[in-house]
Amino acid sequence: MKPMRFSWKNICLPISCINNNTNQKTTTNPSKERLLLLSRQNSVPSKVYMSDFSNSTISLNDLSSSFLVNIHIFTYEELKTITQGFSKYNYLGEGGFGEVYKGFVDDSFKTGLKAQPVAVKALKREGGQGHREWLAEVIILGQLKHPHLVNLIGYCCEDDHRLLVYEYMERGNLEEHLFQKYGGALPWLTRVKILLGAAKGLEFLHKQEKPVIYRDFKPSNILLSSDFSSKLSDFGLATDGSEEEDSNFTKSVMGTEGYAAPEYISAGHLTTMSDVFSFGVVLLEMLTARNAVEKYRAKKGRNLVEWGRPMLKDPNKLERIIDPSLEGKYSVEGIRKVAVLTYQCLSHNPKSRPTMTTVVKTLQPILDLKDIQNGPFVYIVPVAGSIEVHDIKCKDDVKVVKEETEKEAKVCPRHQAGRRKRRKHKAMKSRAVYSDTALYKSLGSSLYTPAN
Ligand SMILES: Nc1ncnc2c1ncn2[C@@H]1O[C@H](COP(=O)(O)OP(=O)(O)OP(=O)(O)O)[C@@H](O)[C@H]1O
Repeated sequence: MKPMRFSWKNICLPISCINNNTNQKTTTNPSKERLLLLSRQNSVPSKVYMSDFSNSTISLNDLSSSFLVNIHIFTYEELKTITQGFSKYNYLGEGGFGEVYKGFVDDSFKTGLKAQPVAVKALKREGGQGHREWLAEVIILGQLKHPHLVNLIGYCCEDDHRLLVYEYMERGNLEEHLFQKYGGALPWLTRVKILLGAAKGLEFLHKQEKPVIYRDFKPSNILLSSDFSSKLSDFGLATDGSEEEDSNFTKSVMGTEGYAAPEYISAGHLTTMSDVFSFGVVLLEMLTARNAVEKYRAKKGRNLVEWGRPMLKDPNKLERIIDPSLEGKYSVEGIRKVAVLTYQCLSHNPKSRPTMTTVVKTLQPILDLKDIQNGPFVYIVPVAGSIEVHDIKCKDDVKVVKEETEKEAKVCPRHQAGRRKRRKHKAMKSRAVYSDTALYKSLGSSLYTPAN
């Protein structure tokens, strides 16, 4: 079934059309009435769900933002100033949503906004599905605050402009560190720390009164701070499930090839367990440093889950698939525990998968396992314009990475030149989002062999 397309205008009126005169609008559906009611209750922030906005002509601007927590509204001109006119020197990269630029705000910029670097994401002008993604980010990240979700600082909704302003994450995303190996291989404990943080973020989403399904869990959506703390970003496809009832929209299958759960691909069955499956895929990527889908490989090894899952059960085979760039510097017990967990997350049967709470409880103690081979190894810390080589003891790699990070931050807080170079190849990349169920169905039959 074709996904329903929204145009920007029928879901969010331009500011000039709104003028806060909500009384003049006629209400035709319960969601709209609920929104209008909320808009009149200025004082107490209320919870708002994605379904409140479906098929509604109500705009975010009607709501006087009372349900949003510490969210600043920016004008397009302000964002232009912050990013130095969306200068190419501030360009961080591009995803399916649009381009992302670094910017700076100082403390005189807006009342209540502290001086800080920010990341500004600008929605591509084509509209349609893009506006729904923008709205999902504002509604979800504007209400849910957690140490492992990227902080949404504000947004801009002016004429045709749709932008989002986030806290700036110094180390970019996990994909760059895991696959491009910029700065050397990520140490084992750093990988566990990153995935544990991301697991906590998902657990928090799943534990909401109406569980939020993230739907697009993958390394490029896990952002990293200077000390390798991880935060989930990119909530454009997230849903609280409440849209199911009123449109074809959620019946279309969306996500990224290689990460979506088999039952979602084949039957559109979307639950929190779909996120657990995607988490399993990323665990497998972390163990092997191989991409979920490697198109250049022979058909047999192309899909990581199909290739790697059977090996997770056998300790001898497991050893063969571990990322060689770890050079054996990991806890054998830790690897085995992660392998068992990964196997369970990738179960074909959603009911056999662990909850994210169990995942968190399993990963947490792995950080304390001390059976890591000692001895110095080379970790290359990226510094703008040059490469520095440091000897690090593997045992305490998380701590050491943090110390190195602090040192490094004094030299160059952002390695901006390096990041820009690194991201150039992504400039034209578009998000591998599939709204075409048929495509996923055909992939689905060949990608997954039924197992328990
Ligand atoms: N808050 C942020 N701080 C620093 N860099 C960021 C931030 N948000 C995004 N980026 C960077 O901007 C680039 C584009 O990110 P974006 O999230 O739009 O797409 P993506 O996740 O790479 O791709 P996709 O759209 O397929 O998920 C990435 O390199 C990402 O690391």
